[in-house]
Amino acid sequence: MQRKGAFDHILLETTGLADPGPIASMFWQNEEFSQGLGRDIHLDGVVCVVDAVFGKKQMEEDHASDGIGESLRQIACADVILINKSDLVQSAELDSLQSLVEQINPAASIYRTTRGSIDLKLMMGIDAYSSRKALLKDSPTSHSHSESCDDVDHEHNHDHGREPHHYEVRGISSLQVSCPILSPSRLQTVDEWIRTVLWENKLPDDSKTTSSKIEVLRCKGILRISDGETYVLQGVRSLYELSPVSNFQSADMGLPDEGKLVFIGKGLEERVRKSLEMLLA
Ligand SMILES: Nc1nc2c(ncn2[C@@H]2O[C@H](COP(=O)(O)OP(=O)(O)OP(=O)(O)O)[C@@H](O)[C@H]2O)c(=O)[nH]1
Repeated sequence: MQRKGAFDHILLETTGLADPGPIASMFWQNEEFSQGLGRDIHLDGVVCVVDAVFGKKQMEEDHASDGIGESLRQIACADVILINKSDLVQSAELDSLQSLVEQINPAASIYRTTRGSIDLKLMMGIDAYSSRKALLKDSPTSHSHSESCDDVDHEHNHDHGREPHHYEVRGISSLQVSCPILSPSRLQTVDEWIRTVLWENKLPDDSKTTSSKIEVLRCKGILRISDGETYVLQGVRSLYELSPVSNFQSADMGLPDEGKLVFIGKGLEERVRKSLEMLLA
């Protein structure tokens, strides 16, 4: 890094059993790091390769002591997911695997590949942790299709127009909520809600004895404020950032005018969605 221009990108390949969360948070928002190497490099995104042949079995058999296996953590934390070896399985099987992956992580871009072949611009230089790129897919019911690796440019989403859903796959669920335009003071309340959920693993109004623990692995979101500002939420585990984006033009980026929040993790039950919806109402 001391030699200017020495690297274009740094790609870290973790072991198959790694939980990417702690690694991502170290790169993203760590005080020591940001005063050292972090001045020159930033986290671009987390890519997860799912084996089309064995991926589903791996997810089904993945039992960790705390209930979330590493394969699920990897999918939950990813910004881009490649379903590889797609030449080796029938398309119905691929559809079912992709739908499982989408249920765990509705916010990631999913591509089907053969021998990992993909246009690199779809997985590098994606700036997934920058404020502008907290772009969320339209709905958890969207499907991304790419028939072959050569066809990734033809990826398209079908929004079936359903209301936000709550899914749960082996302890991990995702929660996606639309947000109306918020007043600046409501933004503060939302910030407090997020802080309590991420740092104290509970809802602000939870009583300690009755409620199950909430563990957020990844969160993203866009919030529109009545003074015209747009705020972006980015979070990995207990680290999060809610920051304003300047000159954010939703029309230019093909985004809807309303805001959206996505949380992926454990214990995100119906009561969590209700609590968030009440806060935003
Ligand atoms: N048909 C087909 N074979 C593939 C594809 N990708 C990898 N392979 C082959 O599958 C075999 C195992 O490779 P991988 O599954 O990538 O191995 P791995 O266990 O992930 O390797 P590590 O990175 O060392 O953990 C090798 O012979 C590859 O050439 C693919 O998309 N299609």
